[in-house]
Amino acid sequence: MNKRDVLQQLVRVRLADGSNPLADGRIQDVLVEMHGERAHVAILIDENWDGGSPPADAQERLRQAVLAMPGVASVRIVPRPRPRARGVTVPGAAPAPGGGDAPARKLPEGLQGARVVAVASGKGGVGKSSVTVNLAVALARRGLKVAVLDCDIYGFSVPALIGLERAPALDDDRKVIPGHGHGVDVMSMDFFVQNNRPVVWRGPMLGKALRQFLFDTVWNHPDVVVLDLPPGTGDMALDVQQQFPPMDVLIVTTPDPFAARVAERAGSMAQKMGHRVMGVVENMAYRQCSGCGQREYLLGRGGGDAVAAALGTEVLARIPMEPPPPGLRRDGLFPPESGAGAAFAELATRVAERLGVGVPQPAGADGVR
Ligand SMILES: Nc1ncnc2c1ncn2[C@@H]1O[C@H](COP(=O)(O)OP(=O)(O)OP(=O)(O)O)[C@@H](O)[C@H]1O
Repeated sequence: MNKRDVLQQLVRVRLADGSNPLADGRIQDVLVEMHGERAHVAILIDENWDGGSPPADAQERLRQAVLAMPGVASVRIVPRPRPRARGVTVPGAAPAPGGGDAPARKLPEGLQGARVVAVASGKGGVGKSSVTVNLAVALARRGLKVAVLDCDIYGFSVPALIGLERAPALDDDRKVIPGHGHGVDVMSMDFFVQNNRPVVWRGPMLGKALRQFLFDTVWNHPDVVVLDLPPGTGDMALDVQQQFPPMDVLIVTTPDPFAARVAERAGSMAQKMGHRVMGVVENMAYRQCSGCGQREYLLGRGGGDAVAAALGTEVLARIPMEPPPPGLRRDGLFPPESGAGAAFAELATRVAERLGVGVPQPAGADGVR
């Protein structure tokens, strides 16, 4: 019993109006967890089903169809927001500037079905790349298949921050096999730039380079792709965001009011591009005294809340300011047992919940929820 079996069953379901919700995209995904011979299935459906919540009889038809399969012990129906990373244009999303370049907004086959979360900031130095890599590794520690795409074209730093254990390579078709570190696949413009020479692409050239970067890579069907976006609201950030289908965006800020103001602008630009701001990460939110345990707010307070309020979203994590771990460690990963590491684990939980990824919990004794 696997996902394909369930999809084959669902494709036969007809609703009261004769439609098939798999064919028209109202079923977003199916998760199957095996416990011995017993399968626990979650069907992820569009919470905005024909402009309203999914009707009870439609949910019941889906549930019964899958429960009728041999070996299925439970079926959960999980409504969730419309997918943002399917290579399709989401109705109601703002068209891409410059005429809505729909094909450019598709994702390659190896990323189809992945949830995309992009990490953005209003300015450099607030910890955007650190949030990207620590979030990606924390998601991988939850058992998810994760890829990081370092799209900070001028300021790529992801490979160094994650500490690659396997360098990128070329396969027989001259496609790039991503680098790998701490359970995460990594693609970065860093791999294509020799001797740290500056990258000078803009506009169409950048678009072409990014598409090659996306499409000439051997992606391994990750559950989640974390994008490190260029900072700010300039052409570079715009050009890069334009290449992706509507996706979820995390805005990173420090508590400092200036950082918060520019972070707010970055968030509203993402919204104008048709992306959805999932939440705010306040980095360097405080420093905890190792002696007395008191929190010191070295960069002030309130930046994260101000950005979240302005963008109509919430603060998903407050990451403490922590010195690099002692010893020879050279990457930018916070150990899981550190305060920042724990905050990233919590952020990963919240992000996974909001993306609707993760292993479904087995249902109660009656097998149906
Ligand atoms: N919570 C934190 N505590 C202590 N140091 C941090 C924290 N977050 C990030 N840093 C450090 O701050 C510096 C800037 O971080 P990072 O490179 O992630 O920022 P960025 O916003 O991606 O900047 P840029 O866009 O310029 O690359 C790095 O040296 C990083 O190790």
